[in-house]
Amino acid sequence: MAGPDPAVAAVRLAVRRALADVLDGRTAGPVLVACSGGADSLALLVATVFELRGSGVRTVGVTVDHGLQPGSAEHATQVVAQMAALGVDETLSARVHVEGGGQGPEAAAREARYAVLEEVAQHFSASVVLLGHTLDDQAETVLLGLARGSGGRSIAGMRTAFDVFRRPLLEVTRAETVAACAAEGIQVWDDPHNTDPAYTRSRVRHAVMPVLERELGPGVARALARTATQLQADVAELDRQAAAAHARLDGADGLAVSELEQLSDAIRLRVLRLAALGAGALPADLTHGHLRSVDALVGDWRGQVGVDLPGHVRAVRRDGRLAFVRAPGTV
Ligand SMILES: Nc1ncnc2c1ncn2[C@@H]1O[C@H](COP(=O)(O)OP(=O)(O)OP(=O)(O)O)[C@@H](O)[C@H]1O
Repeated sequence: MAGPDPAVAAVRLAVRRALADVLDGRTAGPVLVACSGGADSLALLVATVFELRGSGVRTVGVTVDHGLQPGSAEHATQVVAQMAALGVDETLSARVHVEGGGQGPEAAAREARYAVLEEVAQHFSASVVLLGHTLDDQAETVLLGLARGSGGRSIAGMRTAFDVFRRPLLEVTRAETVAACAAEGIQVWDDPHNTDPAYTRSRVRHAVMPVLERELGPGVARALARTATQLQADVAELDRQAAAAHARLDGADGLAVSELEQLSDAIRLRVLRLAALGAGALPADLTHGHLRSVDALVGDWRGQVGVDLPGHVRAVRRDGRLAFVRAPGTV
């Protein structure tokens, strides 16, 4: 008897690896699959149902309705019906209210989505929430990070696992998820955002990556994703060292400049970032440039009073210490 289609087999293997602890009975609680109705998350869902069959672990399919487009509620209803037809034990549609705030609608929708997925995970006492990001999503993330001039954390791309979330398909291509769905006769939804040139990610996907693949060879996406994997271990280690240094140096009246001077550049800049965030600086707006200016208070101090940071935080040097305080006039 012929085995499963190669794409189906690739997706199942990735899911099996990601759920090794669940399949071994080392974690309790159902597995949640976040499903948008696109090929990536449907391939993920159907492979999860397959792998957990007979294990006694329940699967819950969750779709999030961001309420941003007309017809989004009908779409969510269709995804729920499709998830049920594909054999998940329980389905749920979670409607979120997306507030614009200072960020764009994409970022606001993402924030609302992750928050509601966490709530749903708690409600079901789920052991994990699976997300369907693919190798191509990872490659695009690395490229976008490079193009922004970001640091290691950004170029290290998306993590395989964080908090309750896991991304089993980071080594599976988008084409494989599409092929897996086709092989299983699953109808997929094409998110119109994904082809809308108004979005940078869409332009990277449809205009930039094809040129790179043509001019540099067909392995570019895989190579970019590999860059992320390699950097992730390095970034995690630097972050670990910086957290330890920050915990050691952080005193009631700030950080001692003499001790900061002993740290390597890589660790010191991370410690400064942690201290700034601890005082309320906004992570999304805190740039490398800000940190360099704060660092000048340590290594290139010419009596400058302080450095203002996004989030109404000010870094100030006084009496041989660097303190992060609320900027005057803010509460
Ligand atoms: N509306 C949704 N409902 C449930 N899950 C979703 C929804 N949208 C996205 N997801 C989950 O996120 C994964 C990635 O989707 P997509 O690439 O469209 O999101 P993104 O906005 O680019 O990613 P992210 O914002 O998470 O970095 C999907 O495979 C799915 O698991």
